[in-house]
Amino acid sequence: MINVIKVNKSFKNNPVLNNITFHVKKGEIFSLIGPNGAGKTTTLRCIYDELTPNSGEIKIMDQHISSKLKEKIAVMPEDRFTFKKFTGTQYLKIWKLLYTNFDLEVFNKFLIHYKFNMEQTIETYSMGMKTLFYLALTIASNADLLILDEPTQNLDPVIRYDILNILKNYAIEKGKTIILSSHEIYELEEISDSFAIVTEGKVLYTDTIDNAKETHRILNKGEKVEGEVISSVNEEILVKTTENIGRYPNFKEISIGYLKQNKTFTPFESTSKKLI
Ligand SMILES: Nc1ncnc2c1ncn2[C@@H]1O[C@H](COP(=O)(O)OP(=O)(O)OP(=O)(O)O)[C@@H](O)[C@H]1O
Repeated sequence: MINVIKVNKSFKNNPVLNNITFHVKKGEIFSLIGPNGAGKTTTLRCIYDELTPNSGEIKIMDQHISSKLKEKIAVMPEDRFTFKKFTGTQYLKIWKLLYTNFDLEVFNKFLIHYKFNMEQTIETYSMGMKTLFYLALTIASNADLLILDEPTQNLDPVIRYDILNILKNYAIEKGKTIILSSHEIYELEEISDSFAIVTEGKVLYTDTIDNAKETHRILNKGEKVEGEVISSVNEEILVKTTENIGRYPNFKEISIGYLKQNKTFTPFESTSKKLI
């Protein structure tokens, strides 16, 4: 569904994406995970053609992006709404025009359940309501591909749980594809099929969640290691191996293991290096 191949992107002379490569299959939920400033939003913006990569190739449904293709893609950008003075009703009107298969019945269910005030301007919605309203539009769009930048940001835990289930059903029942970025590694295991861990503009590791769990083990410090050591967190070591050692990790342990890679932030330790 999406092929991102060796994509590079710089802002002025500052390289932000460095040979980003991953593949998203049709009907799966694919998560981009990574620390602040890793390049997740920039990657998504390149995919939905808001930014042009300096080099590399992006294909969606085996095609380069075009106006025709964009009708099959619904995007929830990081900064949510462009026209802040528009009301909910005005946004709905635009989305119905943009997406010929817009499902008004689905949108109305969101409207009733979350009690959006459709006459209020978007800028006056609470942070969580903005995210929810945007999600209602994207899910009702019936688009073949949803691109969602931090879709659960600012949502309370109960609504977050509902939304994750709705997204899961959107992919499973309708056979649609979702790519999202998130910091919520605790909940990603529930809904994602595949993932890419991005740090400093590079893909550290991409895989299906099932295969990642199958090919890693957690060992206690001192145990004999057979395989590639990814990192050690507290008293445990994450190892890439299929040997019958240690125990299987959960997805949270894998992603934290890759993200930490022995880098710990210790602001109160004295250092001889003076930066400013
Ligand atoms: N328009 C721009 N001009 C200059 N630098 C930019 C621009 N957009 C993004 N960057 C830089 O690119 C890097 C990656 O930013 P990006 O928003 O993609 O990260 P992210 O992984 O989505 O982070 P977060 O999780 O904090 O949202 C950051 O260093 C950011 O400052």
